Amino acid sequence: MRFDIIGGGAIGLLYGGRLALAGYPVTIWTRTAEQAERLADDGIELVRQGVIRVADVDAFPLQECSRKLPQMDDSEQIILLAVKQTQLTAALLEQVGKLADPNALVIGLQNGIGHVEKLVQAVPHAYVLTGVTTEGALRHGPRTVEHTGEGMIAIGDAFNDLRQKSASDDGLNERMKQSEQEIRHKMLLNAFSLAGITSELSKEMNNRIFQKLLVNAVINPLTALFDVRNGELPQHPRRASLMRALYDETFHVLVAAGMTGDEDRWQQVLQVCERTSENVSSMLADVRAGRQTEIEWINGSVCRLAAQYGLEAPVNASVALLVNAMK
Ligand SMILES: NC(=O)C1=CN([C@@H]2O[C@H](COP(=O)(O)OP(=O)(O)OC[C@H]3O[C@@H](n4cnc5c(N)ncnc54)[C@H](OP(=O)(O)O)[C@@H]3O)[C@@H](O)[C@H]2O)C=CC1
Ligand SMILES: CC(C)(CO)C(=O)C(=O)O
Repeated sequence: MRFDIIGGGAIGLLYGGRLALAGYPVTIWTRTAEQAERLADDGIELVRQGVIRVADVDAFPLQECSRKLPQMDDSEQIILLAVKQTQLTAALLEQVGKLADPNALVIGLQNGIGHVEKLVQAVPHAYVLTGVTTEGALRHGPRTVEHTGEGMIAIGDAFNDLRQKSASDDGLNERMKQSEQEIRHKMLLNAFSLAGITSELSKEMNNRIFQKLLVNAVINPLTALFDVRNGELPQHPRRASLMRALYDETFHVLVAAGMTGDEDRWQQVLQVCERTSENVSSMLADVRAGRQTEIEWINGSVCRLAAQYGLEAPVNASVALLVNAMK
């Protein structure tokens, strides 16, 4: 099993570094040639509670993916797509299509909603899964990533309905035998386990995506607006009230859209703040770096779902306007 990781950002370096330390061949596909050179020369520097480990990886700029395919062998290719929703352009998706071997497993790790449909269209020859990760990661430089919050990854197939509707689907996903898929999934979980990454297979990925969307819809815009780390957000009483208002509205919309489960989701949002207390949320990291945020795919998606189900979402609409106005 070998891993091609697209995007040498916080999540890409975190997973790439941990898998490489476990002995798996890892290639990081970057946006810039400079970062690829740095990673290939010096490896990924993984920081966790002050302990530094260095992982050797291959690295190339993604534009060179058709020229520099890693040597073909018969090991399973796993592609982890670790770029932001904002970076999932037609050009990038075309490169993912070129990089993917027939039958590769391609896993989208994006927060929010929107990447699923694009990936299914872009790599019809591969088998697309979705991953929902609750790890906290912060990139400090071209090769350094800090693991700021222990989490897990749920992996599964969120695309059954889409694949059935997709005219371009050549039937590969349908043809793959159930048992074949199960073996590959188990191998993948085993690789994660050897790398110390907690993972599970889920048969209800749409629900997982909604549950993660709820967490991100509350934490990401408010940490970005108030410029605070995740752990600081609920400590301020008026900001905690705002969290609750955003939570209540989002919860209502997502339940209407099909989110299920009896867990106390408000407590889960608070637990994520606590568990990733030192994390700069990915949206705050974008705002600080002057980059476009994923607000349209997070709170924007909640607004679109609300409209679809005949509901109002004024709090989501307001935070989306405010975060958009920060750039
Ligand atoms: N950070 C976190 O703690 C968490 C993040 N997530 C989600 O994971 C996803 C990734 O987030 P995160 O790692 O934080 O984001 P980052 O911004 O840290 O990383 C994205 C990376 O993608 C690279 N990239 C952009 N365009 C291309 C391209 N055309 N080709 C190759 N690489 C490209 C960027 O390169 P460059 O830097 O050169 O622009 C950057 O290194 C997001 O959807 C996020 O919401 C989920 C859970 C937690
Ligand atoms: C879970 C959380 C909020 C961790 O920071 C995250 O997913 C993000 O930053 O995007």
